[in-house]
Amino acid sequence: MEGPIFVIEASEAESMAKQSGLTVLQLLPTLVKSAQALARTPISNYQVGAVGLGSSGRIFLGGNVEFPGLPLYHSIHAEQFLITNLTLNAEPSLKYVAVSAAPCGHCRQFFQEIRHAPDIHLLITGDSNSNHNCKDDLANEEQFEPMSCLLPHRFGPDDLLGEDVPLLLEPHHNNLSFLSDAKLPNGVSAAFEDLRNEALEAANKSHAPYTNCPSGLALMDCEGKVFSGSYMESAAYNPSMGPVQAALVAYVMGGRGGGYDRIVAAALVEKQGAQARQEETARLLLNEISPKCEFKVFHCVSSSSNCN
Ligand SMILES: O=c1ccn([C@H]2C[C@H](O)[C@@H](CO)O2)c(=O)[nH]1
Ligand SMILES: [Zn+2]
Repeated sequence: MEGPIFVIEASEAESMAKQSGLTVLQLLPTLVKSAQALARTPISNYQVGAVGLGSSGRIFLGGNVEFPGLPLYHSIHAEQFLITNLTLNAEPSLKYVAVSAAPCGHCRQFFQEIRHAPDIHLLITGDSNSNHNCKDDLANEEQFEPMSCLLPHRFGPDDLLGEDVPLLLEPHHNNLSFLSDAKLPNGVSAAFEDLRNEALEAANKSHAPYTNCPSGLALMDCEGKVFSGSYMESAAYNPSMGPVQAALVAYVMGGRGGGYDRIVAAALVEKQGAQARQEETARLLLNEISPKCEFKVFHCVSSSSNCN
């Protein structure tokens, strides 16, 4: 198999477990080191790995990603990487997580965007960045702690939204489109046609129930390969995940370890005059990690109403 692995199909997970005489649940902590190896941590050199089991039986991996030269809030935590991986692969729900270090407050909060988050069970395997990794015994179900213990008295979607609003991982479409006669502005290369359509698709999957300002971003590498990601909001606002970060997760997963300077073009789609705008922060991040990347913003409208 080529390159690092970010998703393990259900049948593959079953056979991996069987081969090692484990249950699929017991397999999760054994994959944490592989997840840590996916991390890109030029600032801290501290690798966090998160491994999740979805209701489909698939296993997903994620690692933390840091961007030198930028404010730290641009960083992607391993748990957020994992959740983005779930969304990119249309996984309907998350059941169990094994993670190398205790999830920080932001990550515990970000998990709350998933329905029934208090029932997600977590196992903290211990930090193999340091040399005293002592939890080598097999994990059993009772060693996984429910999120309700890790984050009691939660603040979450229930505090702000009605029960019928789709949450993260739940399928929905934001009904965004370009104005029907919107042509690419003069001087914008045809490659952007594709890219902005991909970004629109990502914006339509974006989880932005708190501001109603969804957005999506598509990146293209020097081989013409496209990677897109959707903005994901948190009820507590600050733990939200930007569309560039989400697209970079897709890039890290599909780009076979390539550097960000291979990213040559990026398109952001968001509503004009949106209350929560991504344009400037996206430009800042892209400009730092890939200064030659051509970045364009395209505005969309919500087709379910007459105004933006
Ligand atoms: O919950 C956490 C806490 C920290 N980190 C990462 C962020 C940063 O890259 C490094 C040091 O904080 O660890 C995570 O991935 N998850
Ligand atoms: Zn965190």
